[in-house]
Amino acid sequence: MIKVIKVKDQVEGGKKALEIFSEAKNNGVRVFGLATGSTPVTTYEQLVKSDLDFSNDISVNLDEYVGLSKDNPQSYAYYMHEHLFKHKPFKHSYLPNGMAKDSSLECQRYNQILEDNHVGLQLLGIGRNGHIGFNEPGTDINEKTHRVALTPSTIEANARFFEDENEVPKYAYSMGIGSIMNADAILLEAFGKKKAQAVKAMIDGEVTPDVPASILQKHPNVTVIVDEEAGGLLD
Ligand SMILES: N[C@@H]1[C@@H](O)[C@H](O)[C@@H](COP(=O)(O)O)O[C@@H]1O
Repeated sequence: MIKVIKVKDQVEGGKKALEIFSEAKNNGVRVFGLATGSTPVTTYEQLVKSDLDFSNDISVNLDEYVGLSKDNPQSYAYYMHEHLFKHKPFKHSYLPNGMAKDSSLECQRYNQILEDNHVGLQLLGIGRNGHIGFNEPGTDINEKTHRVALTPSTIEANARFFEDENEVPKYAYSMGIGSIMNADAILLEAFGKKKAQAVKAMIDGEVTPDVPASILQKHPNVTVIVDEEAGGLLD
């Protein structure tokens, strides 16, 4: 079941998300699945300003670029440190290791982490083509952590964070849709006009691997926060 919360803009969205994080903590959630990109920035701002204490909690991130180390400013590890962890440290924060030598061992390691740390609340953004994490259209819905070849549209969308499109990594490690669906609760945020089609397809479209986020219709506890633009095509 997908519950939709419409907000005015991304700042209001961050405030709503803070309420959901607070409630989860009050309900005993101790493992938080976290996401990167421009979407959750206001959520992390709100978490940082809040009095929530994560120092006894665990975070597990969705994905990381292959080939970027954690001190590369474009890596998701760096992003998480800057936006959240340096202000609000967790007891342990896990991300896939973009520099791992053996990708299948890295996926196994991450799957074990997810087994040992069952995610209570998973935060998600959504790609313009409906991807979640880096699960591009066509991904097997049962997949666990895997190494993904990014689609040209995702590479292009992410190029804005890099000086040159050629520097955008072509591969990433990502929790699979199966791993994401394992979370007890999911909070997906989408802001801006560019997300409107994907949001419509996720909520009102058929459940299909062509729109990976549409599988969330089958999850028992999903909340979607949209601003006026991203929710603009919803009934
Ligand atoms: N792997 C990330 C996703 O986790 C994110 O949801 C998506 C949208 O990014 P943004 O929030 O910047 O629009 O981009 C990337 O592909």
